[in-house]
Amino acid sequence: CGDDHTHTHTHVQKREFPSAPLTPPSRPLQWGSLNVIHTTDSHGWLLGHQHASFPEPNYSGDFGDFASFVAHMKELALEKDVDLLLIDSGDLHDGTGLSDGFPVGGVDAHASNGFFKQLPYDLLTIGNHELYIYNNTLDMHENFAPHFPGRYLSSNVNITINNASVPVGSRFAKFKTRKGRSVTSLGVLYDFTDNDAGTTVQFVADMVKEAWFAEAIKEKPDLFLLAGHMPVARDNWPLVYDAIRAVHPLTPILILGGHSHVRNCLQFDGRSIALESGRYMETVGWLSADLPPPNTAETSQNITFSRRYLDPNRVTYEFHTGKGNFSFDTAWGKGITKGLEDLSKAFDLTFEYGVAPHDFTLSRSPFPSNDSILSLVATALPIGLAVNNTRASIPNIMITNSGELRFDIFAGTFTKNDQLTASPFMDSFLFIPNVTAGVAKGVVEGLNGGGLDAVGRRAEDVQAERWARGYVEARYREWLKEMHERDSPTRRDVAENLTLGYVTTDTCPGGVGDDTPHVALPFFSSPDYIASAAPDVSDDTPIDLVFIDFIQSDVLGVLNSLQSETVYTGDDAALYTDILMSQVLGVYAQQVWN
Ligand SMILES: O=c1ccn([C@@H]2O[C@H](COP(=O)(O)O)[C@@H](O)[C@H]2O)c(=O)[nH]1
Repeated sequence: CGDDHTHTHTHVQKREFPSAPLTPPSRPLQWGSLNVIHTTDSHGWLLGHQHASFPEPNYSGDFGDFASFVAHMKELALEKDVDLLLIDSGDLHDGTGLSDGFPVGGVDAHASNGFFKQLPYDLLTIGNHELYIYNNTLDMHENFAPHFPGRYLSSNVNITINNASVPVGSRFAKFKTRKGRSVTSLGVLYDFTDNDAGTTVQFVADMVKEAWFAEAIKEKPDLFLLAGHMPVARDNWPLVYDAIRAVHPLTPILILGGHSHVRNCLQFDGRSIALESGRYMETVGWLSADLPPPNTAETSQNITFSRRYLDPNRVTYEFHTGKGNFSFDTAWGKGITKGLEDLSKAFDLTFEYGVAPHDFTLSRSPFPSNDSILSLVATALPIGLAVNNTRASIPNIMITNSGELRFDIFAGTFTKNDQLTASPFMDSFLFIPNVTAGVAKGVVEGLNGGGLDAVGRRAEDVQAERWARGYVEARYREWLKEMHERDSPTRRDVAENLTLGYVTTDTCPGGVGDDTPHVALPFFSSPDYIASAAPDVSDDTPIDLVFIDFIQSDVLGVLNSLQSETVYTGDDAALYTDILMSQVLGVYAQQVWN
């Protein structure tokens, strides 16, 4: 490389001269009189996506680069004399080593949230991943929300402290933009039911009937700006929209949604728009609106909106800010990058468990197959969970939900960070002893069952109940499948040298929403639950039924429907091992990939 020192190239060098050629955006952004930069479902992905296989380089910008982008965009907004707001729609927890690789005694995402605090967010809202563990919610209440006084919104989410139930952040916000526009904001979480004890989520239908809600929306602002960890389609935004429209038929409503990890945009009427900006810092959303100056009398004319889904990388950021590789960085952004790299070192995130022989993917390879991460996990569970386990010699079947697996594994070094991006949840393994093999073998089938499930509920009811508990993969996979089927026959053969990435369709105006053209990712469907290979024993042999605690109620339901000898309850399940789901792949790699 021409350097005179011995080193392996670090992330910083790679960022300055991207190791993979990146396609630039197709066209400049359309600015309005009010503009929004939107992030959602970032799940700790603040160091950017660092692997070389596509589509990863599309998303290689880190949070320091993002900070520099925001700084330059703010300068541009000043030059254009327009409003520019920065908004986040939640789910800062669970996803990478930066959020989940903390030492024993720490709190998930406490350190990575410190970098969010360095960005000038105008509005943020709470996600379901802030609520799975009480201490995480408490940390958001005590250490995060106060940093954004009045702007961290949890309109329908409370935490109980000393027997008093209080909003985690604030219920609503009223503020003025730099250009003097009056804004009323809410921060809404979808109807999530799997929140930890000591936290409460009020259903959206009930929230809109609250007296505080009526009072908050009573006065007419220049615009309603609603952030929410709630998908823009097929969810409850219409309840909020209708409640506002009943009082203010013409006031502009801008909605920034999240949760289903997709890129999407729709309009409820010509004076409203709802944008959702993907996941894992794979998308930065852009929304612009041509709003009249403050205090102008309302008309019924349609508002000109535009939206764009940006691939967060330095080529995108430089293109839209008119900067070059050497003029783009700000001292502030570089400081954030350095802080993230220091955190990665402190958490030992480059610790190597082994070398992955090839890529293992969630939806780009069939299940079962050699290249499927779900197949890998089905193999890894019996090996990983056998370590230091006195029950290992008893035949077993091990089951997990596929949602525990959150990301692909790429060929090459498999580090602590890779382990946590693939499988971030610190969920435990439980077991029920003496389940006969014949019954145990039917459990995964029952869990995945279509039509009527094993306890007689309709598939739609099962899906609705799982959705409420946070199961969102089905929606994201539907999106991938749809883009794959739509895109592949027509464009893949033409290809125009396009790289792999998201190919979005939505119903918002302004042409294609994706900022950078791509060819759609391959897609293969996979089951919601997976199991290790059944032991080679007769059906009446008693075996251990091992499963991840996150799916305990589902497993008990199916188990009780498959036999009538015992009515199993949570009391029949005991801890199988100290090894957590977030550790299994590392334990496996140490044994098999070394
Ligand atoms: O302990 C847990 C918590 C969550 N999951 C999975 O996560 C998704 C919800 O994640 P979103 O980012 O809100 O989409 C849920 O579907 C579960 O599959 C888990 O497995 N274990």
